[in-house]
Amino acid sequence: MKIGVLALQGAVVEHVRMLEEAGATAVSVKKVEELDDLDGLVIPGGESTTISKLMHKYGFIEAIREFGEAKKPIFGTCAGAILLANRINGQDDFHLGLMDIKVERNAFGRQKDSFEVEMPVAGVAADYPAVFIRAPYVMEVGENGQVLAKYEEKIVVARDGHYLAAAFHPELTDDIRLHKYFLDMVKEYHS
Ligand SMILES: NC(=O)CC[C@H](N)C(=O)O
Repeated sequence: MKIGVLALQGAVVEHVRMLEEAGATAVSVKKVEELDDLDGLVIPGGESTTISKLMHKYGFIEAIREFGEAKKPIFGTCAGAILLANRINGQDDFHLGLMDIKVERNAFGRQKDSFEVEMPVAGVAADYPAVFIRAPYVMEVGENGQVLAKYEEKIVVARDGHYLAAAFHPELTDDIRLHKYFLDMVKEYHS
């Protein structure tokens, strides 16, 4: 199982380390050609507008759309979830538009810009430590969407077939259970 972590900006090495701990071969991806032999992709947190600009500049928008349309699993965390979404509240456009979710950016208020909380994530853990940093949330999932976790009534982990989105930063803890869940998704779609 070979998983790439999009390495244009954000918490890349942490994802690589956790994917390896969870049992995969993980590489950072800086060029579109590097997507070719991957079974799955992680799009990390950072600043979605910055990552999007770099994705356009280096040809990743088209390349990742093809990757997703070939049913290869993609896991977007924080800004990565915004990049995957096909609807962004208050905006007419989207970035990749692959995952059927509507997201709102910077959704947890100023005083709560960053915080950590333990929460149940369905199919993953009863006590997952979630680190939120200027996090978005998922306002709606599409008809095939699954809600895996909510915090304060807001959806913070969602799945849509082979796409997984988390509003928080699973790479900033030592808990590899969400990365393991993603690897199971990759196995499921691997043929
Ligand atoms: N930690 C993050 O990835 C923050 C996301 C950022 N606020 C955005 O809108 O892109």
